[in-house]
Order: sequence, then C-alpha cells, then structure tokens
Amino acid sequence: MSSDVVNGLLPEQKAEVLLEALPWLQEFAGALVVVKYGGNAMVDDGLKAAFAHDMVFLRQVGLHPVVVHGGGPQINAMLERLDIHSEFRGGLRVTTPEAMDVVRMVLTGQVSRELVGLINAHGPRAVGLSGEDGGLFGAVRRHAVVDGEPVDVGLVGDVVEVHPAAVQDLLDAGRIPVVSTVAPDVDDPTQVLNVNADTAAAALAVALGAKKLIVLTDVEGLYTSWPDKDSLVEEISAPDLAELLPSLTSGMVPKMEACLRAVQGGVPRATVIDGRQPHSVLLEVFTTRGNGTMVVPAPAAPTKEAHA
Ligand SMILES: Nc1ncnc2c1ncn2[C@@H]1O[C@H](COP(=O)(O)OP(=O)(O)O)[C@@H](O)[C@H]1O
Ligand SMILES: CC(=O)N[C@@H](CCC(=O)OP(=O)(O)O)C(=O)O
Repeated sequence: MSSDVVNGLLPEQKAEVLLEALPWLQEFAGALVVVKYGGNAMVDDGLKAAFAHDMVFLRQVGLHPVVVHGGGPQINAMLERLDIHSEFRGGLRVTTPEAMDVVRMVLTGQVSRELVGLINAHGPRAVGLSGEDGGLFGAVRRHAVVDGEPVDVGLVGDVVEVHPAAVQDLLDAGRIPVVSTVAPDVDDPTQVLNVNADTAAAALAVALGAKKLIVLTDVEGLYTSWPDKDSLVEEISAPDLAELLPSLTSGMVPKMEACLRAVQGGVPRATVIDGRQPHSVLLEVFTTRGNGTMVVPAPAAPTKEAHA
C-alpha cells in the first residue's frame, strides 16, 4: 500500500470527507439536538464507546447534544436475574410496583452511569439526571389501547409536563445532559412512573425547541410493511405517518408516535437511525446522504419533473 494511503483513504479523499461535513457544520452550528439512545443499540462495548465519542464530537464542534437513554434489554436482564416476570403490550412494559423499582434502579443506577462514564472518558462534560431531578418531567398514568381494547399497563406514564430548566442550566454550562426516563406522577408525586424513552425524548425535544430528534435503534429505519426489507422508508411526512401508525406493531409504535409528536410539536426533523452502525449519529448529522427514516412536517414539494 502506498505510504500516502491512511486508513484506506488517499489524502484528497480524506479532505473530501471533511469538506462534505462543512455545510452541515454550518447548518447545525449552535443547534440543540436530542439524541435518544435505545437499549437495543447498546449491545456491545465498541458501539457504546463510539456513541459516546459522537456526543463529544457534536459538542466540540458547537452543537448542544442532549442524550435521552433507554435500557429495555438491560431492565429485562435484571428482572430475569431477580426472577420477576414482565411482559410488553403495544410496545410498553406492563410495570408492576416491583418491576418499577428495577426499572428505576437499572436506568438511573446502571445505564446512565455507564453512558456518563463513557462520555467523560473524553473530558468532564456529561451529567446524568432523571425525570425526577429538578422537576424535569411530570407524567400521568397511561391508558394504553392494544388492538382496539384498553389494556392496563400498570405504572407506565405519559409525560404531560416538562420543566427543562435543569437541562438548560447544564447546556448553558457547556455540559452534555444524559437523561433517564422515570418521572413522578403529577397526581401523586411520591409515585414514580416508567416512561418509554422514545416518548420522553420527544417531549423533551419539543420543550427545548430542538432542531432535530435522532432516535437510535437496532433496525435500519421504519419499514411500512415490516418485515418486508423492500419497504424501508427514507422520508415520511407527519400526515402520512399519522395514517400509517395504527398498522405498526411492537417497539415501532412508541418510536414512531414519538417522532410524530416531536414534529407536530415544532421539531423540524425526527430521524430513526440504525444504532448498530458505529458512529451512526455523526453520519446522520454531517453527511449529505444521512441514513435511516426521516419524519418531516409536510410532504416534499413536487419536483419540476413531477409536473411535467
Ligand atoms: N415497521 C417496523 N419497522 C422497523 N422495525 C420494526 C417494525 N415493526 C416492528 N419492528 C421492530 O421494532 C424493533 C425496534 O423497537 P425496540 O426493540 O423497542 O427498539 P429500542 O430498544 O431501540 O427502543 C426493531 O428491532 C424491529 O424488530
Ligand atoms: C414503559 C416502557 O416500556 N418503558 C421502558 C423504558 C426503557 C426504554 O424505553 O428502553 P428502550 O428505549 O431500550 O426500549 C421499559 O421499561 O423497557
């Protein structure tokens, strides 16, 4: 191999890669971006370290990332170890008081700690907080409907209040907030509720006036007819997504509901990307092609060709 080739790229190719990022660095300078990191995309140490690196990169080049993390598989593992039964209905964990203790412990005491540690390996930027801290979230008990039937999902909450001052203070101090999604019940603040992390990320993105919501998961994006691999969607408008939602199943329901809520709440773009790809956030923000499925407020304007 020629000595000019570094990591498989010639110097001019490396320069091209850097230059491709320029318009996106300009577009996103100073922008607040909420990044939801799903538990299914946290499967290996290399991926987690790459994610942490991406958050530090975003901050360093002038964006303001806010991480909202999940931890479904990590909660499952702990429930199993403790021999506590748990099941999902309509993409939500049916949460008993016993399971709630475990959800809170795993999200705030395990997953958050690990992400904060990985980000802070690059410098003391990350601070973890939960929906209970500084009155960040208030939630009400969720009335879930599955296949048209009401379902009791127990101590599951839907965020109805966001007081983002604690997050904003951290951002103003140049920090990277890492948010765990348990929230006090507004009707009984001593009771905490289990909030799906996609739902919480969307509520926070709206309250903070984020420029983008990025949701990392373990699939390439949204498939209109899952699992038909030809039905992957690159871009979908909010009205089209609202129409598609009732046909979606499992984890995609809260995820796409969250993207829809974010865009309807004024976030210009919400993107679901494949977190199994290392550095998927950098590729999403700083390359022209991006990846995954992007939810936008309105259908793209017809091109000239379409009129012809
Ligand atoms: N229409 C769909 N498009 C894409 N994935 C789907 C769809 N329907 C169901 N899924 C499933 O949803 C999963 C993602 O949801 P979930 O497991 O809750 O992820 P996360 O932990 O990232 O929140 C995918 O791995 C896939 O198996
Ligand atoms: C109500 C509900 O389902 N809460 C989720 C919270 C964690 C989460 O959302 O994690 P992921 O993003 O990894 O799916 C749960 O208990 O698993």
